[in-house]
Amino acid sequence: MPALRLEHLGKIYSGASATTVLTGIELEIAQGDFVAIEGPSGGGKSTLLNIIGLLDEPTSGSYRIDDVDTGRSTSRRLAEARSDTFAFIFQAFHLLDRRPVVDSVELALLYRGLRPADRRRRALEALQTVNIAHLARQKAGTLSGGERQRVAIARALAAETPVVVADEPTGNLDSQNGKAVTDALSVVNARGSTVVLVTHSPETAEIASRRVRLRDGRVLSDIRARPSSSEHAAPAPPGKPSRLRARDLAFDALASIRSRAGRSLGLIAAVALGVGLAVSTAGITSSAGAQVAGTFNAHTNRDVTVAWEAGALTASRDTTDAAILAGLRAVAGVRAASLLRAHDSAELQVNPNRAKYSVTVYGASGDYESASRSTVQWAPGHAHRLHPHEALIGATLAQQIKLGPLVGSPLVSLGGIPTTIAGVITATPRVADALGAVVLPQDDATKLAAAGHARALVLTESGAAQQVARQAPVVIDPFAPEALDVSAPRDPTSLRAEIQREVRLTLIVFTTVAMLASIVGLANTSILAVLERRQEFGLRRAVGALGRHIFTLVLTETAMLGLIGGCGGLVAGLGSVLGVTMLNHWAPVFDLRVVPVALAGGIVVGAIGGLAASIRATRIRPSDALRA
Ligand SMILES: Nc1ncnc2c1ncn2[C@@H]1O[C@H](COP(=O)(O)OP(=O)(O)OP(=O)(O)O)[C@@H](O)[C@H]1O
Repeated sequence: MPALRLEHLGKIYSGASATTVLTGIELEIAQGDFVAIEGPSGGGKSTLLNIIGLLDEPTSGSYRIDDVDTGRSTSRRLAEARSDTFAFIFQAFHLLDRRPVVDSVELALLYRGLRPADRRRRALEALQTVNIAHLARQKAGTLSGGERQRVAIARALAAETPVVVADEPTGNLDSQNGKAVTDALSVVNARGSTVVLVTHSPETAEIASRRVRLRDGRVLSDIRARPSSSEHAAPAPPGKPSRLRARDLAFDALASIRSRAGRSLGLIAAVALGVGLAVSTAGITSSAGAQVAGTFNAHTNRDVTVAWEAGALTASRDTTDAAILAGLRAVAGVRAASLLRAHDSAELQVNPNRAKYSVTVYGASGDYESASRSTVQWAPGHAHRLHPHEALIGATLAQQIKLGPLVGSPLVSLGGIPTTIAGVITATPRVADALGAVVLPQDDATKLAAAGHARALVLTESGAAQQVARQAPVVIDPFAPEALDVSAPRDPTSLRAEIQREVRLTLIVFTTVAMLASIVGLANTSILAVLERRQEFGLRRAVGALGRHIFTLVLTETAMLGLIGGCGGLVAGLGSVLGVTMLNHWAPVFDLRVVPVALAGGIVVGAIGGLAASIRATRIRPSDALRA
C-alpha cells in the first residue's frame, strides 16, 4: 500500500537564471486516492507530477514512498521503484508509433522480465478493457488521438502498478474522447490503483475524489470532494523490476530495426560499403598477387647469367667455348646456353662511299638467339644460325647506318673484313645495348678486336633457375667458381612472400580506411537516430528500463545492422572480385576465412559505430524527453 509523502518539497531549476518552480510542498497521497492537480499554466503541476513519478528529483525537502526516502536511493533503486510503483499517461501519448499497438502496451512488462506469451496475454486483456483489442496489430502512429490515449491507459492497466500518474491525458482530445479517457481512468482507480492526474479541464478534475490546486509553486488548496472510491487492494505488478531477458532484448532490437526500415537501410549500407570494399580489396589483391607471382614464375625466373673478365678463368682447365657450352647444356634444367664476349669497337662501313661508324662488337657462340631471348629478323631463307663472316646487327644501329633491305644480304665492311648482315636484332631483353651493336661468331670477333668482359647466358626451364645458378659457375670454372659473378632471379618463394607481404600491407591499409569510413558514417547516422528517438528512450526509462538496458538496446541494434551490412558487403565484395578476375582472365582466389571475418567485421563496425549513440541514449533524461 504505497503512501506517497512530500514534505517541505522544493524544486529550483538551475540554468542561466535559477527558476524556483515548487516551494514548501506538503502533500500526502494515500493508496487508492484519485487526486487531480490543477492550477494556472506554469504553476509547477508537471514538475510536481514528474517528481511524484520519480522522473525528476526535488532540490529540497523529502519525498518518501512507503517511508523510503527516495532522496537516498541509488539511480538503480529509483528505476526499480519506478517500475514497481508507477505507470505513466502523457498528454502527447508517447507510444512506439512505428510498431504495433500491442508492443507499446507490453513495454513496461518487457522491463519486468515477463515471458513473451505472458506479456501478450496481459496486453490483449488490457486493450480489451479499454475496448480497442481490435487495434492490437495496427501501427500505433496510425491511430486517432483518443485511441492512442486509450492505448496508453491499457499500458498502465497491463503494468498493474499501484500508482498511475497522468499529465493532461485529455489535453489533446475532443470532449467525447476526453470522456472515454476519464472513464478509463475511473476503471483504473476502481481496480485499486492510486491515480494522480494533472489537468486544466474542470470536467476531467471532476472525476477525482480530491482536488489539489497549485499556484506559483505552492499548494493553494487541497479539497477532498468525496471519499476514496477504491475498494480494492493495490495491484501488484507481475515479474521483477527493471529486468530484461537477453532474448527479449534481441527481438526488441530487431523489431526497432524493422520499424525504421529507411534509417536501418542507410546504416546497413554504411557497413556494407566498408565490408564490401574490404572484401573486394582482399579478393582482388590476392588474385592479382597470385597472378603476379605466377607470371614471374613462368617468364622472369628463367634467366641465369655468369660473368667474368677476360683471362679470369683458371688457366689449367680446358676453357674452350665448346667445352663450356657442352658442360652448361648438360646441367639439368638448362634449355639454351650461349657465350657472349664484348670486344673493342671496330669500324663499320656500308660501302666505300658512305661514312664510317665505330660500333660495339659482340662475339657469340652457342645458341645466342634463344639464350638471350632476343627477337631476330633473319634474312629470307637464312638458316637462323650465324656462319663465319656473317653478323647480326642491332635495330637501332641498322637504322642509324641506313642499312638496305635484308633480302639483298647486305655486305658491309667491319674492321676492313667483308661481312654479310644475316639478320636484325629487334628486341633483346638480356643484352640491352646489343640493339646498337653487331654480334659476330666468336672466332670472327676474336680476330677482329680484343675481347673483354665475357658472360654465359643461360635460359633455364621454368623454376630451375636457382639450381642452374648454383651449378653453372662450377661447370665454367670448377677451381674457382666463387670468383665468377652469377646473377639469377630471386628465389621465387622469397619473392612470392615479399609480394604477398606488400599485398597484405595494401590490404590492411585499404581495409582500415574502409572500416573507419563505415564507423564514422554509422556513428553519425546512429547518433541522429537516437536524437530522433529521445521520447522513446525517455518512455523506456519511465517504465523502469535501466541506463544499461538503453545502452545495450542501441548497441544491439547497431551490431545487428552491422551483421546484416556485413552479409551484404560480403556478397557485394565477392561479386566484384568475381567480376574483376573474370574480366582480367585471372583465376579468382577466394579465401573462405573472409566469410567469418567479414561478418565479425560487420558486427564490430556496428558496435563501435553505435558506441557514441548508445552512450548518448543513456544520457537522455526522461523528464526532459517526455515533456509535451
Ligand atoms: N528543465 C527545465 N529547466 C528550466 N525551467 C523549467 C524546466 N522545466 C520546467 N521549467 C519551468 O518551470 C515552470 C513550471 O513548469 P511546469 O511544466 O511544471 O508547469 P505547469 O504548471 O505544468 O504548466 P502547464 O500547465 O503549462 O503545463 C515553467 O516556468 C517552466 O518554464
